[in-house]
Amino acid sequence: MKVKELNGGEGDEGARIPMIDEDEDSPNANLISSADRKGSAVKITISPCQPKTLSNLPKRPPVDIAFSDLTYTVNEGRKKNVKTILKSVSGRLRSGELTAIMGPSGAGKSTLLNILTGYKTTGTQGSITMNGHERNLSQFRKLSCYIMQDNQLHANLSVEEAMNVATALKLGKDVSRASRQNVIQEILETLGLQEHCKTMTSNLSGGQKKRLSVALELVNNPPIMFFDEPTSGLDSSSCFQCISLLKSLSRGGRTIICTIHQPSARLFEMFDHLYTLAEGQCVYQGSTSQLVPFLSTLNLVCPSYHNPASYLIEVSCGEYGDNVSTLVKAINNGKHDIRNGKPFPVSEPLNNANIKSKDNLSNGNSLDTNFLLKFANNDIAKDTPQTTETGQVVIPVDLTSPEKPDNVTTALLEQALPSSQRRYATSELSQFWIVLKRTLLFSRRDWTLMYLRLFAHILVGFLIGALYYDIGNDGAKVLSNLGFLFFNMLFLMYTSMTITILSFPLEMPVLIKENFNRWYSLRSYYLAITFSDLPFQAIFCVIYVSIVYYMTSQPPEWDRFGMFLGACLLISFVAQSVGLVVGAAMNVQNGVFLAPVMSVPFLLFSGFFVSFDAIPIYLRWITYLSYIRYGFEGTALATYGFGRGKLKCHQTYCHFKNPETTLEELDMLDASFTLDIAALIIIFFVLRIAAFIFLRWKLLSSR
Ligand SMILES: Nc1ncnc2c1ncn2[C@@H]1O[C@H](COP(=O)(O)OP(=O)(O)OP(=O)(O)O)[C@@H](O)[C@H]1O
Repeated sequence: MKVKELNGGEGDEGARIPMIDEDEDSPNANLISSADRKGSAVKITISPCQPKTLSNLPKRPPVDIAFSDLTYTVNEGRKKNVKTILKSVSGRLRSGELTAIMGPSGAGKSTLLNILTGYKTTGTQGSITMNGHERNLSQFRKLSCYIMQDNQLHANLSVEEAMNVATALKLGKDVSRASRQNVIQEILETLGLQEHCKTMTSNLSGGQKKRLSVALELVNNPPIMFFDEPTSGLDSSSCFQCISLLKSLSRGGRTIICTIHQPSARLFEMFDHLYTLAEGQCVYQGSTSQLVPFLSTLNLVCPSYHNPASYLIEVSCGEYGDNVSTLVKAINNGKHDIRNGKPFPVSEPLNNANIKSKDNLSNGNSLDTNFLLKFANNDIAKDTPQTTETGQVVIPVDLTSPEKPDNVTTALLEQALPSSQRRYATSELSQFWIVLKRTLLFSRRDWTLMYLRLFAHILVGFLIGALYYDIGNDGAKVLSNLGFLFFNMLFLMYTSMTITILSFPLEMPVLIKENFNRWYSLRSYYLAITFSDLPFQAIFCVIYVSIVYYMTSQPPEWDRFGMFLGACLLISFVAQSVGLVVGAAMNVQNGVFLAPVMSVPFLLFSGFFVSFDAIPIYLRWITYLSYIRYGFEGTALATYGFGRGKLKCHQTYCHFKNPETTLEELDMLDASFTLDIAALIIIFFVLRIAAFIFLRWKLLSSR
């Protein structure tokens, strides 16, 4: 069996951690073998080969997390009925261990993970500590990362490009370019992605995507890593690889926590620590090997050759009677740890800022101290379930076993953080620049966003040019020409709006993940996407307007062309902003339906169908909001205003031969082109600000 090992990158600790093999299909992937429980001991055999180190990663301290009496409630329905999802659970997650949060569907696994990560903060009561001190959420977020279920990767980037962006954003300018490259090389080699560094992320296999998600977060070496269902959607071999990778990471001193539905027996044995929930309460906390003996003390005998994980889930689901309350009592809702019989410290509520030492914490729910003492003195046989004087069941383990000393202080944590109190590793300007370059790269590679749009503008340009060919200077075809002006508005509005409604919501999951993991601020991201699409939209609009303006024989004067183009450009920018507002506020389905429907009043009140004077007074305010009106008026003024001479007339009588007559008919004699442009610019800024506010709200409400 060929197994690679690498140094965990934890500086002096020098923990050697196994590395997964590069090729998923390789037989070498089976680096860990042999499974059994009870009789034949489970052995994870790792033999060193090709040692590698993650020496270039920033040094981070190990972090233990403890939570106590954690309760999570939500208000449901119109009557705001309070629903309690987590019921005063406690637990402890240690550094250097791979912890699985397991439980039946709906037990509260994701909820617990979301609270531990800091993703959910409202509706939570209880205490969460880091190395024995009250958790400072801001500090915690700098030390942790959350890898969500559906990878959330940008499809249009190669592995190497994605890593470059992650290192640029997460390591910042303090780290030289060469060092950043070393970090990338190291991580890619370590996670077996070096061979695929030029592969687009969309072409990676499920397991490789999962590894890339880990690689991206590993660049700043967070000591705490949370994974939501890391094995979902993977085949058994990839599941194994994925859990092996997590185990490797934990062996480097990191605290690795993941939720998992129902692992196979082989996967189950790889976890160091199991935390099981049922009905929002803790039914087991301890090592995987002690689960079966623990259950047997409660007369829950796991049949031979039955997967203990499945058995525990079955018990939790009530398949063997109502045992949940018995289990919750035995484990004291997570206050007891089957591994060492140690009681958990009781901490102050979350909002209590007092920092206190673990040593001072009370043991209100402690296990019998005599029992622990006896056990420590080897008076009790190891691995034999015992009942304490207080009636609690404990399966003792060797307290003298090499367990990480609990001596890590917050001073160490502070040392590990960047000296400044900045939220992000890079300045907002750098974030803006990096995200802008990345977005421009996506746009260049996105067929729909780029080539289809370009093709549509050219095709429709020629079609309209052919349909309204040479009518611009014909006094007999002024009404058709006005139809052409209105159609321009319609076309530019829909093309810019729909593409944003369709593409922007797809970005949301990646934005949520990257923003939560402190890659960049929402402001930098928003500015970058605002600036990235404007040039493309402008180019498409210029191409379209040039074609139709020339083919339809509008006035051949540069200043009129400039005014016409200016109004068209602003219409497409405003419509794009409408798309952004809709995309930020709602999902694709609702947006695709609502945005065109909401545009109908603006089209009706544009001045093309009904002149201003004919609109009932109580409805006139809508015309002031109609950006189409300003665009239409702007192009009409550019075409017929500013003292344009009489048009050609090939018929006996042309009513609209004099352009002033046209403007009079449209109620535009007193209209001002400057005001139209100013109104469009104001609407543009208002919509952009509204889109930002919606986006912010969406990010917060998604938690
Ligand atoms: N915002 C909410 N409003 C109402 N109920 C909620 C809310 N969030 C979660 N719940 C409920 O809380 C319970 C736990 O949900 P959670 O997603 O944590 O379960 P889970 O153990 O992760 O389940 P699964 O394994 O199926 O994903 C479920 O019954 C769910 O319906």
